[in-house]
Amino acid sequence: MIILTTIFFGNFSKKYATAKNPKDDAKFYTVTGGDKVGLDVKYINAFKGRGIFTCAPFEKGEFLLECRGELISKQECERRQRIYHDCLKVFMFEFHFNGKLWCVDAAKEDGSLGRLVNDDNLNPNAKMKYVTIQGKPHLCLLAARDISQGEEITYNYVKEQIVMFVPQMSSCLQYPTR
Ligand SMILES: C[S@@+](CC[C@H](N)C(=O)[O-])C[C@H]1O[C@@H](n2cnc3c(N)ncnc32)[C@H](O)[C@@H]1O
Repeated sequence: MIILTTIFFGNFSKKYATAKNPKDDAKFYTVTGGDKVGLDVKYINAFKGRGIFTCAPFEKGEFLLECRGELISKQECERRQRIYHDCLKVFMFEFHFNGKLWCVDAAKEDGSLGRLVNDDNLNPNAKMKYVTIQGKPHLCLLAARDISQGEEITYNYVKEQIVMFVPQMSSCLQYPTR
């Protein structure tokens, strides 16, 4: 089993690790569950909390990140929203896909970067694409333009129709983690 897994991911990594094709990159990072080299988390301030910054340039159209978490139904999302602390609800990404409301619950601090990307409604440099892998939607961020080293990655939460509870981050400085 271990050998089979190594062979599968070994070949998969070789095939996709250097791919710039966004669909291939999205497949690679959603299946393997990692984040791209060239992106890092930084604390910004008490108002915005943390954000994701580039430490390498990215080209327009390139796959950047997956907003990764547990894909749950509308009903399960509503149930969790009744029991979660407000500061965990900011990591519940509700979206429409194939005529249904879904939710990616990214409340768990799993070290992934996509859950920490902030909103910019004026000049975002990333856009959301739903990528279907094995029949399930994944929330992937692509570069909306060329992005320089040191820029914060942002997307427009409203335009991308991601519904999210938004408290002031300053009230979440000591927030509980799942
Ligand atoms: C998915 S989280 C993003 C990561 C968050 N900054 C953190 O440190 O955990 C979404 C929350 O971040 C904050 N946020 C995102 N974009 C913001 C912005 N442009 N200005 C202020 N706060 C923002 C809001 O509190 C929002 O509910």
